[in-house]
Amino acid sequence: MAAAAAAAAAGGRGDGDSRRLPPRSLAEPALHTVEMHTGGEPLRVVPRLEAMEEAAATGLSLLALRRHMAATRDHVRRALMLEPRGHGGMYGAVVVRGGAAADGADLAVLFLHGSGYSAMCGHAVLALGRFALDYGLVAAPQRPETAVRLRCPCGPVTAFVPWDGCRSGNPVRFHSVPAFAAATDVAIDIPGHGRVVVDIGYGGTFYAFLSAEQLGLDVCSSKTRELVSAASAVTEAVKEQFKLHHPESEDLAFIYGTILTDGKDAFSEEPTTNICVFADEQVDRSPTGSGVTARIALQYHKGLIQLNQSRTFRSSSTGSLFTGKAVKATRFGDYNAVVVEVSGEAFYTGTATFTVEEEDPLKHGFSFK
Ligand SMILES: O=C(O)[C@H]1NCC[C@@H]1O
Repeated sequence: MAAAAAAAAAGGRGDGDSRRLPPRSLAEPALHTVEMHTGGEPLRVVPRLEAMEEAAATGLSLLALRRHMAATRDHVRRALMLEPRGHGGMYGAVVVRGGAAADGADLAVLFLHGSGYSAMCGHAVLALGRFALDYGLVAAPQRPETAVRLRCPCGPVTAFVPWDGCRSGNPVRFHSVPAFAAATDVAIDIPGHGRVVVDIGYGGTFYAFLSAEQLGLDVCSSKTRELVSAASAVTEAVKEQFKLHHPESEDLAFIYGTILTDGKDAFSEEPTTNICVFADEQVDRSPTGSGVTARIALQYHKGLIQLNQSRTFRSSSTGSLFTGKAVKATRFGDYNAVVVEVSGEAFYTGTATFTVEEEDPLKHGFSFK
C-alpha cells in the first residue's frame, strides 16, 4: 500500500486498482470524508483533520480553534467547499475529538461553508448525530435512542438519535442552545426595495426574518435567483443598520443570513415555507435547523405558540421538512430564551478521498457568481 501511494505520488503507473490514490502532492495529506445530506442540504464530514487535532491538544477552546483554522488551514476549507471538489451550496463539518474544544462532549465540530465558518448549523447537527453513532464516537450507544453531546461554536447541543444496536436511523432531533428574539419589528431601509420590517432571532446564530411579500416576492413561486438577491440585500442592510449583541461572545455577534418566509407565523398544523440565504448568497436546501430554532423563539416571544406545540417548516428549494417546538423556557444573559427541539432526517450518500496536485493552479478551489 505504501509503495502504491509513493508510486501514485510520484506519478507512476499503478496496477489498475481504481481505489488507489492518484498522483498527488505529498505536502498536503489526502482528505477522507463521509458525505451526507439532511433535507437535501449537503454535509461533507471531515472525521479527522490532523492539524486541528494537534491544535486542539494544546488546549484551545473551540472558538479559538475556529480562528486558528481560518488563519492557518483556510485552504482546506476552500478546497473542500468550492469547485471543483465542492459547489456553490456545499457545507462541511470538521470533527474534533477530545481536548478543551470538546469540553466533555462526545465531539466538537467546526462548521464550514463557501465563504467561512459558522457558529451553528442544525442540519449538520442532525447528520453528525448519526455519524457519531455509526463511526464509534459514542462509547456505549443505547437502544432505542442515544443522546449525542456535541460542542458547537455557539455552545453545547444534544442530538437524540435512533439506534437499533447496529446502525443509526431517523428521525434525529436536537436540543438547541438557548434561543431568543433579539429584536422585533425593526424598520430597515433596503436599497432598491424601500423600507421593510424585520424580526431578528438567535438560534445559535442570528438571522433576519421577514415575509417575502414585503419584497414583492413569493417564497413558493418566485425565482430562487430573485429571492437570493433580495435576501442578501436585507442581510447587508441589517449589518449596517442594526447593532447585534450576544450575551457571551463578540465572536458570535454577527448576522449570518436572512430567512424569507410565507408570513405564516400564527400557529397552524400546516407547514410554513421558508428559504434561508446565508453567508455569501448560499441557499440552504433544508428548512435550516438554526433558522427553525430562531423562528420558534420569535414565535414564542410573540405569544404565537406555546411550549411543546410543534410546527412544521418546509424548505422552498427542495420541499424537505423539519419540525420544531420550544421545550423549555430559560434565560440567556438579559434575554428571555427557550430551548428548541428540531427534528429532521439525515442520510449518507457515500465517502470520498480528496487530493491536490502541487502544480494545479486551482488546487484550493474557485467560485464565481
Ligand atoms: O441547518 C442549519 O442550521 C444550517 N444549514 C445551512 C445554514 C445553517 O448553518
